[in-house]
Amino acid sequence: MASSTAAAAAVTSLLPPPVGAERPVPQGRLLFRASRAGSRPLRLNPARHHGLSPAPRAAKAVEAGKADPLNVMIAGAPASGKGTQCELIKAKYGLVHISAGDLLRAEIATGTDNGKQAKEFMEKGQLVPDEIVVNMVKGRLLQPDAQEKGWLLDGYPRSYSQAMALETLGIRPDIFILLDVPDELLVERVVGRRLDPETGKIYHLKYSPPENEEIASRLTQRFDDTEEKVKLRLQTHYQNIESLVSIYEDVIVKVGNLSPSYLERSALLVSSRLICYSTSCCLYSVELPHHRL
Ligand SMILES: Nc1ncnc2c1ncn2[C@@H]1O[C@H](COP(=O)(O)OP(=O)(O)O)[C@@H](O)[C@H]1O
Repeated sequence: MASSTAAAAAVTSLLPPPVGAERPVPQGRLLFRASRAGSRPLRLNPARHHGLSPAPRAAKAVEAGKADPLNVMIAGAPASGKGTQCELIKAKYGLVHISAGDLLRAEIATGTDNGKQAKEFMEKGQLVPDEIVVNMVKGRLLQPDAQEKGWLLDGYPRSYSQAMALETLGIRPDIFILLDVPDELLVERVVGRRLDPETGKIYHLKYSPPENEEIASRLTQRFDDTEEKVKLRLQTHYQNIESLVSIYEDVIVKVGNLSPSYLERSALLVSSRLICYSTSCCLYSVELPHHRL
């Protein structure tokens, strides 16, 4: 991407006007309707969000000139595209990517007591208890690299109590991105998802198949990526997400219906704005703090 302005111009010229959001203005400058004081909290109702989703409400502009590094939280159901979004956001902003699921899988891989306990819950599609997760994530967030560069927290918090554990330390995101994808797409994505353990690249047997037989033969599947388990994980997700939405109402941006074809170019971060795409070609942009630009 030659420059962020050029990227924005290219992007806006490719897409139809966003539905439910203000039209882009020339030179890639995009406007986003910020939340109003007293507006109702965003309610997540998966049944109503097929295709066109309403413009996200919150996405408060954070005051310019703030000295602290950028802090972003990203949430969404299994296979909603968090990993892909994280790669793009991380690459642009140099944030430290902290994935609660990856931290847990690392504990499992090294065979710690925490890992052994965590696996029992993960196999059932349930949340791992706070005693294990909260300190693990807090500890990682407070490490110098995350404090200096800013962090991108993926898959945490997933419950009211986990969010409050950070609130009590004064740890808040500048933006809380919530990806919202219909369940039937999620199940298909999870069941076909494969990992190349050598490169870390994620494939999908149908949407993003491996390039050759050699790669295909070494692909692995996550132990919890079965249809039965993903349904349980989805239930857990919906049970918990509402409470998070209310806590982060002032900084939340909801992105609907990301499809595989859009994932490659989603979450372009242009100028002072974070831009996400949905299958309906809606384009949402959120004003970011200026300090990390
Ligand atoms: N913040 C968290 N609190 C409790 N359990 C978690 C948390 N994050 C991840 N887990 C556990 O790890 C599993 C895998 O999480 P993750 O890798 O983020 O994948 P997904 O978002 O696809 O479920 C979850 O199903 C859950 O059991």
